[in-house]
Amino acid sequence: MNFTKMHGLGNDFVVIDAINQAINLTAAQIRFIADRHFGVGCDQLLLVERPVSGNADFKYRIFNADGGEVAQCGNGARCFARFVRDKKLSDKDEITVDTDAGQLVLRFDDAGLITVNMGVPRHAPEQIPLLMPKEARLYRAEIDGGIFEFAAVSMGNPHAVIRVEDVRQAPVETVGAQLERHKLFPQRVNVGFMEVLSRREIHLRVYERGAAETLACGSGACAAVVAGIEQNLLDDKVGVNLPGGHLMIEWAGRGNPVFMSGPAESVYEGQIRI
Ligand SMILES: N[C@@H](CCC[C@H](N)C(=O)O)C(=O)O
Repeated sequence: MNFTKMHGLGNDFVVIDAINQAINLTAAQIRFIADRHFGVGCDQLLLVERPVSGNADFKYRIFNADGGEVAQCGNGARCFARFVRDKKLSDKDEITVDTDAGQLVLRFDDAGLITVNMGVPRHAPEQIPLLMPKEARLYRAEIDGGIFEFAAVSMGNPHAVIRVEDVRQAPVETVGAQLERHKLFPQRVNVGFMEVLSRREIHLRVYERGAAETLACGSGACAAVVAGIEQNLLDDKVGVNLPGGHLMIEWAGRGNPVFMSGPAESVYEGQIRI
């Protein structure tokens, strides 16, 4: 099987052309490919397929390192766009792609960055899904005897966002791992730890569902900015500093889509027997 190793701000991917290759991977094979010691190593595996709807150019599917299929991946969307351009599967500047979270539109800009329309965020608990009786700006969960306040938003995938004073000291591996599997989240959750620097800039670390802490999470950056705007902490255009680099996120408020801009890099081409 031919693949391309890619990353968006260090959130790394094995990207596979499933149009020109017959691909039918089991969850165990995906875990093997994603394994950093016995396989290639990646946070997510991306499959590029033919579109399912008439107005789309492609479909792309996302699998976490634990083998589970999920609906949304912001950094993966930008890498998908770079992949179809580099592989000459498309020469369009604007690409429409079917995903399990709906259609995304991706645009290349003159500086080589890619902007993704990430869709309209959803806040209702049943849309996240979050087992709470009604929507609130902040919810509370008990973890290890402590109470943690978090915002919850769906970007097509579930996110909890916890505000912290200093992101370097945030309990990402402990609280992140426990909130990911907390009973409040029946489909588990991605957990962001956000330090607000100003109304236009945040630091963010994300413990990802199915992949643990990553160097960047695009949908997590969108969710954090949405949560910060909802709490009137942030303006509508925010720079997000992640361990692996920088994203720009824009959101004009409820009912509007979120726009994410950032880079996407190819690292190498490979072949693996599975
Ligand atoms: N790294 C991604 C998100 C990948 C999926 C996520 N772990 C989930 O389970 O929903 C991003 O850049 O958005």
